[in-house]
Amino acid sequence: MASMIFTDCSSSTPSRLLPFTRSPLLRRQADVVLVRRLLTPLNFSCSRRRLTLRSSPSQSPHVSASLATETSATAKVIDGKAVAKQIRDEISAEVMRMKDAIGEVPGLAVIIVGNRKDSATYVRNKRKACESVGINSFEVPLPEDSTEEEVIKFIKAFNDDPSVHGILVQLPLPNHMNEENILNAVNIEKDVDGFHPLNIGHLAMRGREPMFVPCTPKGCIELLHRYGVSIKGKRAVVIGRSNIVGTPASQLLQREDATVTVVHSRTPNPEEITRQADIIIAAVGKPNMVRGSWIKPGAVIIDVGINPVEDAKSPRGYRLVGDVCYDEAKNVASAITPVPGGVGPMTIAMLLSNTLIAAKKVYNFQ
Ligand SMILES: Nc1nc2c(c(=O)[nH]1)N[C@@H](CN(C=O)c1ccc(C(=O)N[C@@H](CCC(=O)O)C(=O)O)cc1)CN2
Repeated sequence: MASMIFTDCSSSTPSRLLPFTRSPLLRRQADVVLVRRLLTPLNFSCSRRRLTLRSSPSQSPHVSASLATETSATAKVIDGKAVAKQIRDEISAEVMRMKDAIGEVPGLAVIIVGNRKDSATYVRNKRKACESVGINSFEVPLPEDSTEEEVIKFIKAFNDDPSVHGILVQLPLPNHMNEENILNAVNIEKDVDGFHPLNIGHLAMRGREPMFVPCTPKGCIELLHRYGVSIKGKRAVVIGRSNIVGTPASQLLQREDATVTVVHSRTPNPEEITRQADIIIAAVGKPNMVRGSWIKPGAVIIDVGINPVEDAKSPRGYRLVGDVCYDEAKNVASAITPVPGGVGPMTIAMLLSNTLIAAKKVYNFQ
């Protein structure tokens, strides 16, 4: 993939967007998280033109600590890393309860094809996350030149394996493979990524419930819930219409009774539309695309973009930036997810959540 030049919003210095981006993801239950909420919701109130978040007295120590540093001029940081940790703790307790009660634990199978460094990191992190909560994990690394049939053969074996409750194929797949054929092969009851067309179709329909919802959009909604952001009746703008983030995120927001507009590459005046939003979910894969001037004062921003850009000062030679220009947005929004440490960690937490849900269904374990 060729590198692209873009302008860094904070410095107007030209920077280089590195090839390993998460944008492939961006071209992709109501069962929202599993267990009880540990973070006490925050209260919303309007002061002047600014929508602010207030803590309630019984908040967890973590949230209280972050609120203590909040000033009226700077947006509250929606700490996805901390929330993901809390969710892992909740899942861990549930897995232990399940093991004690019925002697079974959930199992997750991950198939990865090829040698992409970013995919290998995500799969490693998924394995570690499973280990940390007591979920069994199975991994099949396949060479880049594997055939579609070989991948499907492993999927079918996992479909038939009762110790595997969730199956996922790490995306993106090599270009020679037909993603649709592969995702269709996953048994919908084990489709913990929520990418099977039946799950996607049910999500899109009123009165139907998907068995699983894709992890990243589910994580976005979970962050809004855990930070007490009310969605009902709010204007939401989703920037990006990928199958795996933008489209399901817009459907989840609609299911929560938001009035949703999807902004995409052919939308005229995206700034003007975005400026009307109380809630913005940016999932476009373009570093710093959403500027401060696009944001209504007090809006809540969920930034899904994870874009590596060259940075000679960083030990890795690059740093990650979101789709939203954080330095500008934090002065306008009431709350915002950082990159890294915002939506990213929630993706894996929601995968664990979906895997637990899958196993509970199999064993009829409440
Ligand atoms: N089958 C799937 N493939 C892909 C998915 C997916 O949900 N299912 N999503 C992405 C990759 N992804 C999980 O697979 C993922 C991406 C990013 C993160 C994350 O925690 N990011 C960190 C930063 C990490 C870093 O420093 O490099 C953050 O944002 O804080 C987790 C999972 C594409 N493929």
